[in-house]
Amino acid sequence: MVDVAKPGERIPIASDHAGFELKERLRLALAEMGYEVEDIGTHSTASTDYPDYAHPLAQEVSEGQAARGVLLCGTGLGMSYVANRYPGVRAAVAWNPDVAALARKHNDANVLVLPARFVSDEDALAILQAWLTTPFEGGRHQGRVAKIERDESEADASGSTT
Ligand SMILES: O=C(CO)[C@H](O)[C@H](O)[C@H](O)COP(=O)(O)O
Repeated sequence: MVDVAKPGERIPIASDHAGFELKERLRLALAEMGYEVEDIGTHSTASTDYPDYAHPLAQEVSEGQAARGVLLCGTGLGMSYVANRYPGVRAAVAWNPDVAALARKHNDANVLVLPARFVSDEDALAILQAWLTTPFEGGRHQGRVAKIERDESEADASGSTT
């Protein structure tokens, strides 16, 4: 379970070229909120490949060097595909604050992925705030989140999909 973010916490952030401008805004907003921001890149609007940025951020979260991280690309999809390959990473694409809050309450999302080409700056800030400040509800969601990490061999052995 990931606790809510506390000022002073180090939060890595990364984007491809499509998310660069919004990343810059969110990077400054996070710093103003008192977080220690680690900017993994990209550093311009020059065309880049999203996996080059998603892998290092997801690795940090997976290995526990950071409790959470923020990724941005055009749709949010490619970044989330990469991040969710890492053990312990639960990357959620959120396009409004309600989805971001539910990604925390129900899914304990530890990586927020923003679809930079489909959200306004104002909405992106509200999504970020919701994700940072909403706690995981636990309860019925605890066991469901635990099942995400189930070893594939366990599923094969039981023949069950539940
Ligand atoms: O899905 C994506 C990566 O996660 C993105 O939306 C990319 O940002 C997008 O594919 C980039 O497109 P471009 O035409 O190369 O700018």
